[in-house]
This record gives sequence, structure tokens and C-alpha cells, in this order.
Amino acid sequence: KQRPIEDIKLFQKVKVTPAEQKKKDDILKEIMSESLPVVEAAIQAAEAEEKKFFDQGIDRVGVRNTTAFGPHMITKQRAIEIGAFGKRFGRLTKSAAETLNISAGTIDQQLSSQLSILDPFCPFLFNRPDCGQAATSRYRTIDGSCNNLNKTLWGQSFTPFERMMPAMYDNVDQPRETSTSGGLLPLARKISSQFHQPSLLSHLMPDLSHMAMEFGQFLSHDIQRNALSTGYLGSTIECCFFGLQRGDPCFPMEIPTDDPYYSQFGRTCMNFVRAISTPKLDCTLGQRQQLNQNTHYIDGSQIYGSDAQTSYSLREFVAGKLQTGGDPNIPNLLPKDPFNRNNCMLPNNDPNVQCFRAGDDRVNQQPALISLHTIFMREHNRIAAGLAALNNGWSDQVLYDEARKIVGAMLQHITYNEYLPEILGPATMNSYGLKPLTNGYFNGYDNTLNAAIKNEFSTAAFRFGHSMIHDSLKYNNGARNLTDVFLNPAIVYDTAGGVDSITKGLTDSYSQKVDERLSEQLTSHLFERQPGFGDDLAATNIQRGRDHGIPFYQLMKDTCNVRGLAHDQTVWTALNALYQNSSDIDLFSAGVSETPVHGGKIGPTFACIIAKQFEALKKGDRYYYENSGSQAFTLAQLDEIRQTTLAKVICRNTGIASILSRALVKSGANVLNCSSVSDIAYNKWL
Ligand code: HEM
Ligand SMILES: [Ca+2]
Repeated sequence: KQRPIEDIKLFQKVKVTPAEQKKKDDILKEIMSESLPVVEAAIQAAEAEEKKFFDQGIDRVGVRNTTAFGPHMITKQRAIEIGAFGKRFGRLTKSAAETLNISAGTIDQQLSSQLSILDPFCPFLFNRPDCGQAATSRYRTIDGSCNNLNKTLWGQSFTPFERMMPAMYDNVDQPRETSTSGGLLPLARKISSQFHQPSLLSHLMPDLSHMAMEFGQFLSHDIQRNALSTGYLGSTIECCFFGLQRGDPCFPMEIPTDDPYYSQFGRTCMNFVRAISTPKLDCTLGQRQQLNQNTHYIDGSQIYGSDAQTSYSLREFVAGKLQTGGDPNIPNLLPKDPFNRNNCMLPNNDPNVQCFRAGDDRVNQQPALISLHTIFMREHNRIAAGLAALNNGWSDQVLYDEARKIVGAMLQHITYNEYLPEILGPATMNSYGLKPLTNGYFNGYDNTLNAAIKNEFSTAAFRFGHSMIHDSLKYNNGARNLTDVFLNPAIVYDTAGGVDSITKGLTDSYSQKVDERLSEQLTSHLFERQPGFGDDLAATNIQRGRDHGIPFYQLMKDTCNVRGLAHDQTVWTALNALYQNSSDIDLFSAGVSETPVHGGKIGPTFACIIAKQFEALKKGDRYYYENSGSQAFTLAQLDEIRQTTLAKVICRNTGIASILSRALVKSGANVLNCSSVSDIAYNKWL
């Protein structure tokens, strides 16, 4: 039921007096206390329903042979707990918006009151970090808390993705399915099959190696990991069991009956589960938001973990080392996961061949990713040993902390010095101040800048890398199709190849161009375990954008001040033909297909979103490696970090004899002879 008209009018006022604000707060408090029992009952009913799906064996735990999407994308318990509060905030927001007749776009401004009645539902108020030591600590916290000393939760793991622009949902918080001119948006799978056609071998990137793709994914797994909804007892939700009928959190993708590939299998539905919704960091009512399970900062959390428990489970607790696995024939691999939590495809039940554990749970997704994880784990252990050799008195903890600090700094250096210049081009690097210095400290730390990952970046722009993926990984003298290696670690254990061959293969082959095309392995066979029942990554990216209410391309393009046509005319025409209204076009599809900026690999809209994000990750990170301050490296140490290249890290941690000296760049390729690579000068750490 609606509130009286004077209440509704009060909430429509743009400026209010303190007395009016108090009145607003009281009204909201009243609405909340009326709604709370109703909301609680509705959530209980929904949970009973979920339990039914579980009891009937539709949603299952630990599904191995499955058509469920991304079986390795496990949601952590902490995220599930926050999601339970998110559900309550979502429903409470909706009832406030309905009774006060507030339109979706203005919810955040109009319902911005801090309401103490909601405190018990605010996960960010409990266990607040104690930052007493952080102001002077040389080391980051494991979970990213206390980086910003005023806003101690900024960038912490298990906090919301932020946004560049307000979300655009249907009916306050439902996935966007309708066009601005009424009618339905085109199906995600249709856009994928018509527009994101298979990459061809003739569309290779002329100057970047396949390692440029893989480093991008490794970096992505440092800074972002969305949390997907789970069923009863954390089970995997199977949305297609009832055709397309099952409601929230299901948002399955309809496959057109004339689909060029899937129709031959009679398949009409592809699983898709909505991302968990989270309260906002300040726990005011507002739009639906999504949750990042990783630390937002570039800090090596994919190696070390984003929470204390994970970090402990990866440590040796001797001499600062991380745990290793492998066996006598192939030592020094990542530690094994005997519980197979990633639901890997394990060959022939060989008890020695198991998937791996790392700081980010997606590590087993494919062997190129496993290889970079392995190399950086080894680099950590090597550095810990180097520091220990010169510093007799250092404890396990100090050795671990210092090696972790150095590895995190190396990752930042490679990101800003080697990776981003190739992707963004020189003009964008300059205008956002992203280039590292060649000497001295950087004095640009800005404690008003929140480094947190933006939803538009995570859900659309930084997925440009999906277009760089090749059909296959070069391996020994041949190649392995991705379908044969998704979630299958077998070649990592191969004594005749393994990590060395996979890594060498990445620098010996080219990336695909960033364009609308994606490998067929990703659009027709992603994680496939039964022919015709794999997933589609392009469709998933589009659907995820709608799930998160990501603004349309046109709006982001305007926000980024991109003028005129940013596409090749033919490409733009093809994309437009799929939509009834060009202002509806999804951000991923239009962004990835823009004509690249001069000297870069992506178009102007994605370059803007990505540059802004990396600017915040640099200037909003108190522990950015070039900063001065109580956490700083000495200038001599900093000079040593600045010598880092990805190629040297690879040389130091594999048996590879020679490699591209700029591991991401093929053109004008200079070869680095690994025997000439010197170690870090540990005497600067005495
Ligand atoms: C073989 C390589 C890769 C595979 C199989 C892969 C697969 C996936 C899958 C299944 C998702 C989850 C989609 C969803 O449910 O929304 C995802 C998300 C994502 N991918 Fe990739 N990807 C790969 C490489 C890359 C690369 C090279 C980049 C960037 C340079 C990248 C950036 C992202 C980002 C930013 C997300 C969103 C992360 C999040 O949900 O928090 N990926 N990818
Ligand atoms: Ca991180």
C-alpha cells in the first residue's frame, strides 16, 4: 500500500531541511519495521523452495559430470552469508520504492538515509578491521582492509563492486530484458551466434603473443571475482531443469530454435545463475549491487588468497615459503587439491594427477593459467630463500611478508610497465598518468580515490581479453584444443613438457585480435563435457551485463566523451541490425568491437573504462610499489623491482633456455637468453 501523498512529495524534493530529513528518516523507519516481517517470511518461503530443488536432486553439491555452468566457479561461504543480507536489502528497498512511488533510477539518492534499524543486517558493520598497526606497517593486510586509513574497508575482499554509472534494471532489481522502446532485447545467444562469430586464424594479433592474453587473465584474477548465487547448502543451481521457467536467481539463456550450432542437439536452454546481491558498503537502501570475493587491489591475492583462512592453507610456515606439490618426477608444482573442489576432469583416476590449490579458486580453469600461477608461486619461494640466505634472524613471518611484498610489487610493475602500454597505447597511458617512473618515488597517492573495481570494468570492459583467446594452446611440437584442457591439469604433470612447454608455447604463439570475434571453443564448447552441452562465453558476458544492470553502450560512450562513430561501418551495421533500437546495444558487444585506439589494442570506450580503473588502482593504493611513506621500499630496493620483466620471472622459475625478452610482444622480437638473467640483488634487503 502506498504512503500518503505528502510523504511521496517529501521524497521527491531535491533539497530538504534538517527537519524534513528527520521526517524522511522516520517514515523510512516506519516502512522498514512494517516490511521486515513480511520480507523475512518471503525469504523463508523462497529458501523452502530451494530446499525442495535440492531434495529432488536438481541442485546438487560437487557436480562433476555436469552441464552446469563453470563448475569451478565456487562461491565462498562468506559471500553466501553476505548474499543472505543482500536479499533482505533488495526486498526492503523494493517495498520502500513501491510505497513511496520512487522510480528505479533515483532510488539511491532518495533513500540514502542511514537507518539504525537496518544495522543488524549490515555485514560490513561486524568484525570491522582493527587498523591500529596498519598506519605504520610495511605490509598489506591479506584481505586488503586498512589500505585506506580513513575508509578502512575500501578495496577489501568481500565488498561490493562500485559503479561508474547507476545501474539499469527492469522493475528495480530484475535483469534487464526490455528495450528502451518497449519489446524485448535480442537474446544473448542470438547476439553471440550472429555477431561474435568464430575467430579465424587469419585474425591474429600482429604483435602480441598469446602470453599477453594469459597475463591479462592472471591479472584479472588478482582484482576481481564475482560471487554467483548458490542453492540450498551451497549447491550448484541448475536453471534449465524446468525449461526456461525457474525464477530468480535463475536467468537462463534461451537458445533460438534455429541456432546454427545448438539446434542440432535440440537444446533450447543454457544455464545462467544471477550474481549474488550485496548490501552497499554503507548499508543504505539502494540499487542491487554485486560482490567481489577478491581483494580489489593488485596485490598478488590470486597467489596468496584474499582472506586469512585461504592464506594460511597455502603456507608452509617454514622459512616464509608457500606450499608446493607435484611428485618426484615433476616437483615444485602448486599444492594439490585432493577434494577436487574445482570439479576438474581428472584423467584415468591417476591418484597422482590432481587439480591444484592457489589464492584464487579458478586456478584450474586451463593449463596456461595454472602455469603462470606455478611460476609466481616459485618466484615467491625463490625470493624467500634468497632473503633467508642473507638474513639469518628473519622469522618465517617476516620472510613470507617481505617475499609477498616483492612479488606484489613485481606484478604491479609488469602490469603498468609491460602490459597496459600494449593494451591502451601511449596517449592513454600518458593522459591518465599510468607509466611507472624510471627513478625516485611516485608522489601521487590520493586517499580520496577508491581503488575498488567498477562493475562496468569487470562485467564488460576487461572481458575484452576473451577476444584474444586462441582456439588452442601451443604445446611441445603440437597444440591442444581448449576443449581438451578446460579443467584438465594432465599436461601440467607431463614430464616431457609441462609448465615449461605451456609457457614457451604462450610466447611462441600469437593472440587473436581484439574484435567482435571469439574462438568457437568459447562460444560453442566452453567447459563442454558432452557434445552440444557446453557453454557460450560471449552470450554469458552479455547476459551477465543484463544481470548486473550494466548501462547500455551508448551511455558509457557518452560518459567517456567518445565522439562520432567508433566502429568500422560494416561492423556497426551488423551489430545494429540485431537490435530494434541502437541505444539498447549491450556494452560488451559494442565495446569489444570498436576500432582500436592508436598504438593500443582496444577501442576508445573500453580504453577509457580500463584506464580509469587502473588509475584508481594506482593512485588509490597506499601500497602502490612506487609510493614513499612508512610502507615504502628503499630507493635501492625500488630500483631492483624496476628491473623486473615477465620474461626474467619466467627464466628464473622454469627450465626454458631462451624466451622473448618482452614476453608479451612478438614484433621486433628480441630473444632473452635465460642463462644471462641475474637474480635480484638481495644485499639491498640486508
Ligand atoms: C582461456 C581463457 C579464459 C577463459 C576460459 C575465461 C572464462 C571466463 C568465465 C567462464 C568467466 C565467468 C563469466 C560469468 O559468469 O560472468 C569469466 C569472467 C571474466 N573474465 Fe575470463 N576467461 C579467460 C580469459 C580471460 C582474459 C584473457 C581476460 C582479460 C584480459 C578475462 C577477463 C575476465 C573478466 C574481467 C571476467 C569477470 C570476472 C568476474 O566475474 O569477477 N578472462 N571468464
Ligand atoms: Ca587482489
